[in-house]
Amino acid sequence: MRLETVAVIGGGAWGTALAQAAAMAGRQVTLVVRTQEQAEAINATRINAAALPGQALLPNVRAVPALDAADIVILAVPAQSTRTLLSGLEPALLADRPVVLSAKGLETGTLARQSEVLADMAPDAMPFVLSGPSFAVDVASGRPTAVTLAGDDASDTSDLAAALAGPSFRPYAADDRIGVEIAGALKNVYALACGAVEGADLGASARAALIARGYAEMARMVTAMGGSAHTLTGLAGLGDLTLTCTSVQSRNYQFGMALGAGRSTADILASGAKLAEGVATAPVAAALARSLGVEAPLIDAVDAVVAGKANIATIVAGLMSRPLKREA
Ligand SMILES: NC(=O)C1=CN([C@@H]2O[C@H](COP(=O)(O)OP(=O)(O)OC[C@H]3O[C@@H](n4cnc5c(N)ncnc54)[C@H](O)[C@@H]3O)[C@@H](O)[C@H]2O)C=CC1
Ligand SMILES: O=C(CO)COP(=O)(O)O
Repeated sequence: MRLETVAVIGGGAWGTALAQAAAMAGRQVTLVVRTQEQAEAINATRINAAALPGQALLPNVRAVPALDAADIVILAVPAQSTRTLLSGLEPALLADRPVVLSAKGLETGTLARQSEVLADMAPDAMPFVLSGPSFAVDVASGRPTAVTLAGDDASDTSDLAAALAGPSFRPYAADDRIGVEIAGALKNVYALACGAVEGADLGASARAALIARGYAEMARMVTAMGGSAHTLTGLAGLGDLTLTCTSVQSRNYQFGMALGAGRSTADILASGAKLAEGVATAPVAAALARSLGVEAPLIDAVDAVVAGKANIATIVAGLMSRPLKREA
């Protein structure tokens, strides 16, 4: 497998950071943005000002307005945009090469994981999933970061991890795509909840309880979907849950803080909130849990708050009065 050139599609914070990481790894990188003007501005200034202001891009990153042939394709658009994006791409540019899915979310309507969307739209692509505790600004600026890279073939996954690894970016190869994708999607839902705990001033003890019970719920979901609960001990599970559920830097956490302070989803969105994938994923995860027969009171709680069907006080009272049970 040739792994020299990389195309990253999506000129937002994460696409720009992954382009920079691949460049640090020594690859020749194209960053596929939406317009010629955007590409020219990035190439002229060496900065993607709209996405990661202040971060100079390495010389081996070149912005382009359309996908051209590359050995590795990385998708870095929001989860709800992946299908539309794929529908506009030439199938030959995705066939028989690694396509790395980096969005963290479940698709509205279909309940699909990102690699299921890819299988629908580009069945000849080789799917890989990249997830883990990694803020774009940290990755782009060369702060130490470790992530999980899951793929179906152990040798191909190790080769791809090696091609993307740099001095400050360390992908660990794994084989449980389902576990990694569900972990990445659900941690955003729990981050909304943890942010709400902070916004409603419920205390650090409540937040820690939520993280632990969220982890247990996530394990039930992953197992029911056919993934391995063991995956959750790793970077994509515990790692990202810890990061996103405890950091005000997280956009999902910030959105949750606003919900906890009593604002409505519509109001937060109307005030120009940054992308918070958990908002779209919460109802999908709730529907998925119902369809699998998995008990998921925390996902249901977030879904209800995001939809404006319950306020935080009612939700907390409901969760605290559930029948007592054994922890395991
Ligand atoms: N920002 C971060 O620190 C991290 C983000 N992620 C994930 O990466 C995904 C993207 O997030 P960000 O880049 O941060 O969001 P963002 O809001 O900064 O950027 C999204 C980009 O996608 C582009 N886009 C949307 N639909 C498109 C389409 N159909 N065709 C082409 N471009 C399209 C937008 O123009 C925008 O440039 C999300 O799923 C997020 O959870 C994962 C790890 C870290
Ligand atoms: O996924 C992320 C870090 O691993 C980014 O989290 P937010 O999307 O909540 O900012």
